[in-house]
Amino acid sequence: MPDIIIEINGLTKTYGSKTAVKSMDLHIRRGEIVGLIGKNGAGKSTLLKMIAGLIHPTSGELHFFNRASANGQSFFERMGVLIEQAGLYSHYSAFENLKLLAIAYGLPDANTQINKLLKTVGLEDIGSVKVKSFSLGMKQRLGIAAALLGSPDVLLLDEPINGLDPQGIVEIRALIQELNKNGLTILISSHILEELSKIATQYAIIHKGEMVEVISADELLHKCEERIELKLEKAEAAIPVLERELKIADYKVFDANTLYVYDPGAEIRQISKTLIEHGVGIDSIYKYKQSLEQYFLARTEQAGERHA
Ligand SMILES: Nc1ncnc2c1ncn2[C@@H]1O[C@H](COP(=O)(O)OP(=O)(O)OP(=O)(O)O)[C@@H](O)[C@H]1O
Repeated sequence: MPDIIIEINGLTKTYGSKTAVKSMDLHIRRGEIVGLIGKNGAGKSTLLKMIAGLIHPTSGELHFFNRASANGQSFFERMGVLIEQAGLYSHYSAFENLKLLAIAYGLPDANTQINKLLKTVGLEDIGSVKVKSFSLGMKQRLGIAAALLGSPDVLLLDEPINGLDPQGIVEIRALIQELNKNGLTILISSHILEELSKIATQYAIIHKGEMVEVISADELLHKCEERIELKLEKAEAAIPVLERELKIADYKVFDANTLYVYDPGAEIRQISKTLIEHGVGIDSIYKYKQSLEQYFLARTEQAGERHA
């Protein structure tokens, strides 16, 4: 498969009788920002920890760069991880924290890289200040710098904007986009879709340990676009009228009685008049716009019904 950097097939993690992650599939392409979205307890951290090699899957397969996980040890070294809070020493400076980590990683001559990383995360002027005086946002940025030591290809971030103030959120978001522009593939989890919506190129919707849907940002935007919803006696009967008479090509038959029209030029009055003229019975017709949050809720509710 072209450009797949991580391939996850049937990944499962159980703790006793509790299944935290159930047979998940996810294929991540190089250069994507994948947003893992799910409520608290959905299984996001467990999935990230398995990808990071911090916990072992109960079953399933993880392939990195098209190599099986059995050979993947070196891959874990090419992955930067910030799960929960970074383990920082508050009585040491930002530079010293990174230096200690670099030594632990076997990178003794990392001073140049550390200075570059401090600049990348916007801490270059306060590299010598003790971490105990840092705000949460500054600590998160230092945590990201720590995850970037050793120049990984993939960065895993578990709820990196949790608890940050609006300014901190903007800074982390800008940093993530900048890192991605420079070629880094990023997996980022959140329970707030709106926060991911500004940066993710792909979404993986997780609910009660299951992968409900993997959808590109473009597809999601399309689904959340304004549309005209038609409740009809028979949706099929409207198709020739839409296509031939109204020249509408962008529509979708949702079920036997429901049809969505996405065409931005389409007008309710014109559609209803033309359908009636051609003998198509209309029960209702209205404009509808779904927010990202509504879409996410609808998908997880559907998944919840399947569980019930
Ligand atoms: N070590 C563990 N032992 C037992 N159960 C666990 C363990 N780790 C996670 N779980 C359970 O697995 C489920 C998924 O947890 P996980 O932390 O992956 O969810 P999450 O989506 O990251 O949510 P949150 O944002 O609240 O951390 C939860 O029900 C959690 O209680």
